[in-house]
Amino acid sequence: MRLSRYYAPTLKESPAEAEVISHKLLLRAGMIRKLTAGIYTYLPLGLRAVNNVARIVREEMDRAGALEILMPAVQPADLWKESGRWDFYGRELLRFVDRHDRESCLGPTHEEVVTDLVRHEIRSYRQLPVNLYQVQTKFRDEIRPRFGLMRGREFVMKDAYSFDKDDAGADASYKSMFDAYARIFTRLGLKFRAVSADSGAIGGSFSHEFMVLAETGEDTIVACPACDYGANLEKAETIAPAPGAAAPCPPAESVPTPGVHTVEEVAAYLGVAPARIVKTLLYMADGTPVAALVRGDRELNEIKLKNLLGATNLRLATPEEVVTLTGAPVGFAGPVGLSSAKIYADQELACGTDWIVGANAADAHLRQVDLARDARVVDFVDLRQVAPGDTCPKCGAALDFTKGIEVGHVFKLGLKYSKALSATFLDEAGKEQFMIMGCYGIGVSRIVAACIEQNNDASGIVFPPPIAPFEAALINLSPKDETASAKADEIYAALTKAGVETLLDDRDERPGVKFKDADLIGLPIQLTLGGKGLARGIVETKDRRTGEKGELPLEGFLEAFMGWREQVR
Ligand SMILES: O=C(C[C@@H]1CCCCN1)Cn1cnc2cc(Cl)c(F)cc2c1=O
Ligand SMILES: [Mg+2]
Repeated sequence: MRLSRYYAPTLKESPAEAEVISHKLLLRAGMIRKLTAGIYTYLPLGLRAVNNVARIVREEMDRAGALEILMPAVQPADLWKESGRWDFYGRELLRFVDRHDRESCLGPTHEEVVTDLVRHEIRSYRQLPVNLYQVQTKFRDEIRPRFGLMRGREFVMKDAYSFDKDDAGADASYKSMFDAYARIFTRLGLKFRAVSADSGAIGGSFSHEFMVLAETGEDTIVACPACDYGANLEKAETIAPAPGAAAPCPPAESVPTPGVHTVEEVAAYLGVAPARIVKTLLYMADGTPVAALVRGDRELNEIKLKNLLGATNLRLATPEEVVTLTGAPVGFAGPVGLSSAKIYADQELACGTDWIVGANAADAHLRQVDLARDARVVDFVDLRQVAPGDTCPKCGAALDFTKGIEVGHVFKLGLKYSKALSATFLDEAGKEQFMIMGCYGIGVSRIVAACIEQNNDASGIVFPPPIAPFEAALINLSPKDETASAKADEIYAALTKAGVETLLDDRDERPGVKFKDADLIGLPIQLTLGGKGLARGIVETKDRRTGEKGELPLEGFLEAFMGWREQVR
């Protein structure tokens, strides 16, 4: 491709709205342009990168035996009403009525559509398992789209759905997809980690997220440096402390804490460590008051509480609700004598006594509290967020915390959609059974952004070769010189013929502009043909990742190049 006839409008500065590096560089390298909030046009360079990702995804999905289909973007509300999700999702689901006043939505995902397809087509166990996938544009009306392709409202997803006749089959499908994802992210040249994840509202029994490791990732993941354990912080489980010898504890007694609310303030006022204080957090779970207790120096993991309660909506109680529930202002809530809410405590509080808790009275706390003795705790369970210093539940090593960008998510869905939509088949005994489903997503467009988050430097993007829009930039420094241009065309033709996708910078621009653009766009290989080099019969080379420079002879160029290229790929 000749840059003089291409469309890659590079920018010197990144627009103010771009906050993360991938958003800045996608705009500056002329790869995307915003149409409206969270919605982008992929320019030629950007689309080539997206298509490179999609090609590798398709190859591995096909290799895993999945079959590619293409489902519609427009979906009838009826299917979402059958699955019960029409009323579950809020304004993130973009709804509209068509000319016949039929309620519809723009597909954010396709569980209903694919299950509807299969329930009409598959009737026998002999037709199972089947795994159908698509690469398609999704729409989710994010309230605050940001970070360019990382969190857009319209994005390209590969979504796959597996249907099995029994649980063993469903587990095999899950593993097949899990392994295919590991191959995909490896082939894409990304540093990634699969972590155990919360399945969220989609339901199902378990799931894993594939995270590209990058400091700007929105997710926090907990990873063990010594074994393969990894979990999204939302899901990471803690280990119950060994039950210490429960020292007998005198009866609880009230202690004045005038106007002292927070854990830090109470700890300082009473001259104790925050870890001696119990935090009592009041929530409304689908309208039912619940009190969650965690040690003062810990954070409650709301996902764990929500999953424990099986709640759909979980929110902190308002200050007014706290006063109603505890009879005290915010900051003095405690479990002793609290009858207006069910009480769950983190397992760390099961052992040990002599805790300090809010007294459910203004300006007072209780000390010498033995929770099992003094409070009606429904259960002591794993409720807290994993914290630095916690050890690996599998091998005991100290856990690392890193940030990740979710680029894939695989779910063992189970029967949720096949039951809701009566997707059944006749088993070997002729008995009607529900198909067991799995669903598997990859953020194809998000991967381009995540790749840039993980591969950039001060000069711009440093593309991993598998995703790079082109493999080589061929820079002709003397486009007005007949000889140089003829030589450049010759090299370009030879590279193209050898299958090396090359972007020839034949623009009538100063060398500095050409080098800056080449570094910004970040193709893995830079080849420069200039006056001096030409005279010496060489082409200058640069490995964009290492910055290492070299020379290749013009005589026998292609052979020399193919040898050198191997070290860059
Ligand atoms: O999409 C999934 C699960 C998997 C992910 C892999 C591919 C198949 N689906 C979860 N999810 C996320 N956001 C959503 C947003 C809206 Cl507005 C919605 F209506 C539904 C969903 C929704 O279901
Ligand atoms: Mg996910």
